[in-house]
Amino acid sequence: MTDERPGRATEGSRSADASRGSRAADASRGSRAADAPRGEGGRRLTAGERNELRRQERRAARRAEGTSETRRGSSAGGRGGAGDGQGRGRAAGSPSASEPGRKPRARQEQGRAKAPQRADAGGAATPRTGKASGTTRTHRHREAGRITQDDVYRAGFACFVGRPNAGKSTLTNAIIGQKIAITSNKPQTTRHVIRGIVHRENAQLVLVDTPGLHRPRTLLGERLNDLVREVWSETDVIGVCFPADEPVGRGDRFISSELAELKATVIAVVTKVDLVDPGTLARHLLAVSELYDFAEIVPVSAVSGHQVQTLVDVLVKHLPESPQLYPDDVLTDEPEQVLIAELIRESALEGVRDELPHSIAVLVEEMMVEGGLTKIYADLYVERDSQKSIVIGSRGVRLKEVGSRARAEIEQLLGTRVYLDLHVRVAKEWQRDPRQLRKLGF
Ligand SMILES: Nc1nc2c(ncn2[C@@H]2O[C@H](COP(=O)(O)OP(=O)(O)OP(=O)(O)O)[C@@H](O)[C@H]2O)c(=O)[nH]1
Repeated sequence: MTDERPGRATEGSRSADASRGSRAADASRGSRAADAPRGEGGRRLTAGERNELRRQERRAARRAEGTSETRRGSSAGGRGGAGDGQGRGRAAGSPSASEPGRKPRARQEQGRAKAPQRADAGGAATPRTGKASGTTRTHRHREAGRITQDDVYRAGFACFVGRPNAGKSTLTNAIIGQKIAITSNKPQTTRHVIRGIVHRENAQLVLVDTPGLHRPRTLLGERLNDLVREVWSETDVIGVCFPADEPVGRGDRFISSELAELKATVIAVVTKVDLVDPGTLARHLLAVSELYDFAEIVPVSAVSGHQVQTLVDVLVKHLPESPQLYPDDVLTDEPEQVLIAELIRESALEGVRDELPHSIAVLVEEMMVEGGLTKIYADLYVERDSQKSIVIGSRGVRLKEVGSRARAEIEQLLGTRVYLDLHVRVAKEWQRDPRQLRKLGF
């Protein structure tokens, strides 16, 4: 199934054997900031003030309950957690992405996700979390390498920050156990804030992958940096990533200097340790420790898996006590169409150089399910005609390769056969044009 028109490559599915990947939750998107409680005069509360508010909420909830244990019981579909009779609906109460009957799917706004709120004061569960607030579970809590008896359930947000190419997205995927963030060896691959959820018996860790902080050259760059700083101010734990195979540099010092104002717990994550020998790693750890008063420093390798679970333990340890934030089966709240557009972009980034990676953007225009086949119509944007020719390649060969690779990944994600129709369009200087940026979801 190919379309020979220039600028268009259609990838018809030939294999129906892709293993069924977990479907992404299709919760409506928006920033957590939008939901955060406000202080006097509508001022957004600092992380410290929010933590204090949460503590007060929890105390109030416990008082309202009388005893924390009275509400413990098995909720429908839960893991023996506290039931509140409100069901364990999807985050933000939106329909499941895997629900049948979502066809045809109109283009979705590729904006930011609304994260679930924590419980309201007084113990009432918000519909978004679907969990009772103030409920406490007794379970074994792994802490600092030892198993302790603990009676708290921890849930909260952690984010990885760091300069471009530090390995943040690869680490996010390794922790979540599924590809939710695309990766490449090109700096500034990540353009969205992507949330992945780790479920543990005693905790729920919402990992937020952010774009790399960099010196902006375009309006897009400025917006991405703003996004990073917004996430920093809203998370409970910040993991600053330092690639072990590169010396600590000006960018790292700059990022570390910005952390002083934040109330979140800040830890250092030394990434890609598989690439260096023990001596280099030791020197690197020392250099990192001199940058900032990090709560902990964790060396990891997302590729070999070295210390990845230890890192999760450390992140969880610093989360606040809180009810569960997302239902058990949700791995990400990224809308399916955004994940698909990202997989296409990742495929298009392969083999391109110089400025071209930055100029590529992808928008899924339409998706429809026909029997066991998902039809996807997507536009791949570049900034100049010359870039269009490069992306399409001689006789459309390159674009077909982009489509084939992306289709295989999308089939993995959706668990259905996929028909992918890719169209290359020119949006002149879109990285500098507010209108085009809005259209492309930034
Ligand atoms: N050997 C090795 N390579 C890694 C590891 N983690 C990431 N990489 C590679 O480093 C490159 C950058 O990784 P990303 O995860 O895309 O980096 P990022 O920090 O998300 O980059 P931006 O999107 O630019 O912010 C990719 O080529 C990865 O394959 C690791 O633990 N070991």
